[in-house]
Amino acid sequence: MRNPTAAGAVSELAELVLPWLPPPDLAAAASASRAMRAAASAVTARRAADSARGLEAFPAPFVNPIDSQPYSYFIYTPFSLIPSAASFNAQPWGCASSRTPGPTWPRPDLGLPLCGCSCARGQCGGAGCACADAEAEAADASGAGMASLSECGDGCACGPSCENRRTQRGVTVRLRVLRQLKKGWALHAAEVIHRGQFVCEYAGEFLTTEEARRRHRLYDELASVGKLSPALLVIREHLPSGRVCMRVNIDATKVGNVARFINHSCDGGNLRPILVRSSGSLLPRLCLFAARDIVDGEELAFSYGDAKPNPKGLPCFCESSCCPGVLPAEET
Ligand SMILES: C[S@@+](CC[C@H](N)C(=O)[O-])C[C@H]1O[C@@H](n2cnc3c(N)ncnc32)[C@H](O)[C@@H]1O
Repeated sequence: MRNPTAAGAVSELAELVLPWLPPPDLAAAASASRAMRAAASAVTARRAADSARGLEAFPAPFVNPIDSQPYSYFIYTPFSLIPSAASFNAQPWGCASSRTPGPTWPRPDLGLPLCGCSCARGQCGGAGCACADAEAEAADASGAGMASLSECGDGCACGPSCENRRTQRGVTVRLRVLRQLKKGWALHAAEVIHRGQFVCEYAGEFLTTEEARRRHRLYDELASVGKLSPALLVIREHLPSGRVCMRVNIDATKVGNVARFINHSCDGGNLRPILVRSSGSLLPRLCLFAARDIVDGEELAFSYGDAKPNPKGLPCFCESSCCPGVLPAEET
């Protein structure tokens, strides 16, 4: 007869350990015993039920009508961060408790002296608010480069409920991650999203250009043999003269949020990328807004950038009429 105490100890241990394991190690643990197999499949089911692992307002489940891969493994961060903490290498995912502990690393304010607004309650973002940025709108209207927006931030007297922090509350629309035959995983709306609505930040690791180039070379090699779907974006801010004044590299390949599942579309897709600066933070965040009304079930997409299509690059399956057939690729 089985010892109920020993069985209880195994399942307690499994609950503590298995959520920390990446898929190959989870599969290896599952082969140890029947109890471990049951515990591992429960972890797998919970992972598939929420790519955002309880860190956003709604679960964003994986749905795979194509093959047997239940989910895509990565470390979740609701906001972009600087890769300095060793804790990046692991995060529990699929625990029986409803919420995975959130990231403990700080926002990337780089220790700058904090500056921001001191508006009366409810006045932020309007005329007179130090965080409102008329020039950003002008740059957008002139069509020179990517649009930008200013928000209140850590340097402001207002609190987190301030109206001028619409991109700082995480993902508040319902989404799902659907497996496709040609593009791999893809992010889809799971409700109607209205034009202008904030959808999500493209969260990941902020990289130096040197590190981004190093990873690009590595990722290109792995992607060319189908071993990786890299999610490293390079964003260039331009002066009105057209010259680049700032380059931001965000890598969501290993550490990211639901935006890492958004595929590229050569016609710009249905999302509009906007660089958002918050008072007190040095680095802008890349935020995605609905470029038009989006219907429930529609795939979300945006253009990965104006990098020239590389004839030796990966094939593009966006199916837009202007698609040259290859994905834009960075020159490393
Ligand atoms: C940000 S990830 C998007 C999610 C990705 N499909 C996945 O399965 O994880 C970017 C990668 O997705 C693939 N991808 C994105 N847009 C694509 C497109 N239009 N056609 C083909 N592959 C695409 C490429 O492998 C690209 O490096």
